Amino acid sequence: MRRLRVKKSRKQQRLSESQEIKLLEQWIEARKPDSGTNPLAIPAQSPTAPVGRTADGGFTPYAGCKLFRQLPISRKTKEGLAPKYKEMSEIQRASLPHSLCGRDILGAAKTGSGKTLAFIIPVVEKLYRARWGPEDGVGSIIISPTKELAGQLFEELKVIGKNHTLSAGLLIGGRKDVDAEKDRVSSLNILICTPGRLLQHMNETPNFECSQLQVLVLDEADRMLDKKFKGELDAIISQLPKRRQTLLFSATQTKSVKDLARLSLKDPEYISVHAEAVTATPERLKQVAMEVPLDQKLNMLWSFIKSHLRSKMIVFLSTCKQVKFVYEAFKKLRPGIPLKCLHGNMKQNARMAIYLDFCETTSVLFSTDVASRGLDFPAVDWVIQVDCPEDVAAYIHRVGRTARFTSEGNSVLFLLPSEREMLTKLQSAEPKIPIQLRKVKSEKMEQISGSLASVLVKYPEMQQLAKRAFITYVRSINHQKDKEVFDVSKLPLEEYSASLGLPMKPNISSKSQKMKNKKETVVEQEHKVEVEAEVLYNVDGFRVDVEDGRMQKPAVKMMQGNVKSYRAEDEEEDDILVPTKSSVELDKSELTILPTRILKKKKLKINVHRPVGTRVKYDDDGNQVAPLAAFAITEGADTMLEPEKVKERYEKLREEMKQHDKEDKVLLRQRLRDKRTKDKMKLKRWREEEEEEGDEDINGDDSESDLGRKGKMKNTKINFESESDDDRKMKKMKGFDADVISLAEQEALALKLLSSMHNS
Ligand SMILES: Nc1ncnc2c1ncn2[C@@H]1O[C@H](COP(=O)(O)OP(=O)(O)OP(=O)(O)O)[C@@H](O)[C@H]1O
Repeated sequence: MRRLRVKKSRKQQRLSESQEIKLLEQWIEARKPDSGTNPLAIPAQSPTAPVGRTADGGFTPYAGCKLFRQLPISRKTKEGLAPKYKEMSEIQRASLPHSLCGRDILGAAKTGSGKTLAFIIPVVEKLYRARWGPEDGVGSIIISPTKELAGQLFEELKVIGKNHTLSAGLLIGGRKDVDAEKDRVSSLNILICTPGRLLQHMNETPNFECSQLQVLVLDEADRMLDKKFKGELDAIISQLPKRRQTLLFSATQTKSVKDLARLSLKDPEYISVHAEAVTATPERLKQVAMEVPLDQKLNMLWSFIKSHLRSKMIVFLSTCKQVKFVYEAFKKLRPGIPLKCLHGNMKQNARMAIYLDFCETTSVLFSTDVASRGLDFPAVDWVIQVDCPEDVAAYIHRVGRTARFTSEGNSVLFLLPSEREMLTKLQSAEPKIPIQLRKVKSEKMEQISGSLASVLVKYPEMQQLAKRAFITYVRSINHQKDKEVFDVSKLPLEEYSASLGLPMKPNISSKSQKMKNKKETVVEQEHKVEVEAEVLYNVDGFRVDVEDGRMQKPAVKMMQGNVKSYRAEDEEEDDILVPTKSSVELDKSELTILPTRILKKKKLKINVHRPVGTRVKYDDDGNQVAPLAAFAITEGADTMLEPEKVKERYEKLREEMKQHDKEDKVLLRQRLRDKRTKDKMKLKRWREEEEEEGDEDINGDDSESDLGRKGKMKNTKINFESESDDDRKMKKMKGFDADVISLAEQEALALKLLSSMHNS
């Protein structure tokens, strides 16, 4: 009886969902705003006005409404929003009416103004209305520039989508469980990811495909579209279907048509809710700039922290090494407030732990720009920019970590006398940035260089850190694009070095020289492998014994030309993975710098007529040839291996393998697509049958179609995958997740257990 009741209620739930979806679709279609209109310009309806279908069979308007509950969104999403969110922010009011009816959006609004919900709601709703399920695969991809931001978006999605039967996954670099991820990634519906990890799955996970993608979101879109991510993003976009909805959001939006063309937007809605605003930064943010000489920066920072011990602060520095040094040095000087640090060179777990910890505690967080965008730390009182941001946009994002949504906040920017031009740029930005120059009260500044010098003497490892901090800072200034603001020649290097507590100024070798040296070493090492490979293995993978020319066991490991290695693009964001040259891809020109000892090893005497396994080779005329003859040259009485030919041969083989690999992938994806389409058709038929039955009583017939059990209706309780969910996943795999097992299944399990107890 109980089982029947459960089945009946499930069936009714499904029916009411289909009715809701039909209603939502009609509502959205009937009252969609005209393209190009601004919903904010439409007078808001009364909060007590009826919502949805009207008495005359029409629908209430949703463009112009102020409350989430007045939108044509599902009951499940409304329930997810309700505890925390009732009234929409401006960007949400302006964009949701357009995005809910499927339009592409290019949205800009100040930092902390609620852009996240403006894209999460349409993503969830679109998939819900399309009845997206495990058999449909990836329906939406949300890309963020940093791991922390991706993690934060994932948490928000969990809140909003908690009642939905969609699955979602967080794919970010630095997590070790990439193989486990590969098994699951294709069945997830919503992916929140950093570009590197997504690309890694696109390239390496055999059954990963996004051909059904419905919505693509780029958070911090201007950042995602800039040069730094260009390679990754273009590679990702090339693997996505063109027919999709694309949502782009940022506080500082790109206006480059070229950038947008890369995304194939279709008549996008340009929504810039604060374009007319007087200021580009939040209204409740108080901003000051101070002229601080380089050698006084740490004194100033220390004094500031000491006089704000009850405030939560984020301190921005320009390099990882600086963050590390200042954090470690200040920790040893004990300012009287907890200190934390965050930068791209930290391990992923540590980064996440710091991020979460800083959300909870009043402390000082020293950070690189890895924390400058999107992160929603609650109640930050001060943002201190010790090093000048690279441009106006970077400034806006950094200060945006405080004064979020309706809260207040303060920011201070330290500028070197040579960086005064940045102040002019900020003050003349459009819309304005209300920043005032304030004089430094030097009499109140505590001098800490002496204390730092003692720290460096006491802890020798600190000396190394200080040196690295010095060098990376000078290099970062040298690398800045805006030469009107940044001028390395104007830096007082002696004084700066002394201010870090260093006994003398470190030597800065030019990075290009250093890179050159490094490259030479790498080339040298890789070439060694390459040469050895040439020496030791023939093209069929048989080892050639150098001494007597005998062939040994197959060995294919050395020449994995098509295996890509990845390296972090820079020290900042190690999500950004770019392929490095494998040993076999090195230019010939690079080899010229190698010592002759190695070059000498390249030509080796061989006996081309020795038997090699059972494989017989023929030339173009059909004559049998000796196995290695194709690669041999004769010099006098000696026959030698021709390295160029060997290389060419491997090149060809590698290309062939790549081609086969490509074809295999296409085939596999096609098979998967066919299977999904078949499953979907079955599911659709089954649903239609069920809907035709309407609300008839279930008169004793408790049989449910196989598909109903196996397919979508198999309790697809929202199933978010994240690191912190490991335990839950384990339980789920073992079949013990109370959330996931239906009542009927629990009953069946209990009966099974009981009967097994009786039998024993
Ligand atoms: N409608 C709303 N009602 C109440 N709080 C909201 C609403 N929308 C967003 N918030 C809150 O405002 C804060 C900032 O939101 P969010 O992180 O989405 O801002 P953002 O515009 O994406 O900022 P950034 O440009 O820095 O990425 C969050 O704490 C969020 O929970």
